[in-house]
Amino acid sequence: MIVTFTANPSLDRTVALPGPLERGEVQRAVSVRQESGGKGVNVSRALVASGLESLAVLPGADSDPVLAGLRESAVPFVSLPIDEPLRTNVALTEPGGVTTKINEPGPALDGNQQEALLKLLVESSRGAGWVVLAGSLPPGFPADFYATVAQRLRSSADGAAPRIAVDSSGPPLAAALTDGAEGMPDLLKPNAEELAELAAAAGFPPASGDELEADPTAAAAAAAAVVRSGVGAVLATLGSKGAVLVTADGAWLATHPPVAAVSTVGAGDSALAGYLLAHGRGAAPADCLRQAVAHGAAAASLPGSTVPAVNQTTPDAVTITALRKD
Ligand SMILES: Nc1ncnc2c1ncn2[C@@H]1O[C@H](COP(=O)(O)OP(=O)(O)O)[C@@H](O)[C@H]1O
Ligand SMILES: O=P(O)(O)OC[C@H]1O[C@](O)(COP(=O)(O)O)[C@@H](O)[C@@H]1O
Repeated sequence: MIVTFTANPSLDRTVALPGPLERGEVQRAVSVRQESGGKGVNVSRALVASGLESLAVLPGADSDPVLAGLRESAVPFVSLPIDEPLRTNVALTEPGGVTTKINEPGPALDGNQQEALLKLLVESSRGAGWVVLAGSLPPGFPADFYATVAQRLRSSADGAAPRIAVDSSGPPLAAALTDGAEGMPDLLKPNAEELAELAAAAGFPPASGDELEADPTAAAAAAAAVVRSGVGAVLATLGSKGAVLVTADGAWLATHPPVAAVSTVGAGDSALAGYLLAHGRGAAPADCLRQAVAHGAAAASLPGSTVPAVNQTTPDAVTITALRKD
């Protein structure tokens, strides 16, 4: 069972434009769609779509459209009731898949609500194989919240502690790398930009996200610097260039033939779900990476925040190359 934690869920509203985004102009939308979103929510949606067991943990009023959407798509969840509505994130997609996103900050949660959410997560995670801590933190949260959650999950586990995956950005991602092993993630899922930030903090020579995305060998070296700081594995997604996986034992690149991208919203979350799905089947690291990229490519070819089921993915089309990581 895979538990996901989304402190800052969103109603994802995707507006399809008839042509390129024109700043400062009035444009008419071709179509609009809405889905329950947020990184952990998307991972749960993708796992459930493939018949896996997943539980999403999130805040939200019972009547909130994000929770209604989860009920409608039969995604199991537990929620901490809050008074404020959850946020709406807007994605503008252009023909060809170029996606512009505007993410709201989300409702602030006070210290008591944060503690209640943490307790709910710890209780819901008993016996879980993985806990995925994903997305931004709403206003009011300390940046090191994910490290605190990891420590609590490990110290309160009855038997084997769950593995912990983190997919975030900015200060909460940087603070997920802790001094003590108790708070360290087993898996990190940065995109190229996030990898650049993480690697710089781990002492890797400065490189931009664009540079790392264009050069998978450099991305693997950057991810290796992060692994040396104590993270179990880094799955770094590189947009249309695929993804690299670096563990203590090796480094691999996976690429998928080009797809007609429609909306890249949820591609990273789907990639993480693909990795976890294959991991749960006992696949070798390179095959977990293969399924991650197959899921990511399928998600990019689907509209809005739609996540693929495994039977919509093409892992056999993915090419795996072993890389040096130093
Ligand atoms: N334009 C694209 N064409 C094909 N696959 C894509 C495209 N964009 C994303 N992907 C797939 O989705 C995965 C995650 O995308 P990425 O943009 O790196 O993550 P994030 O959504 O977290 O920023 C990639 O590893 C790749 O498999
Ligand atoms: O919490 P953040 O960083 O604002 O991100 C939330 C947004 O990211 C998403 O989870 C999509 O993420 P990816 O495109 O990285 O897979 C959306 O569903 C959501 O609107």
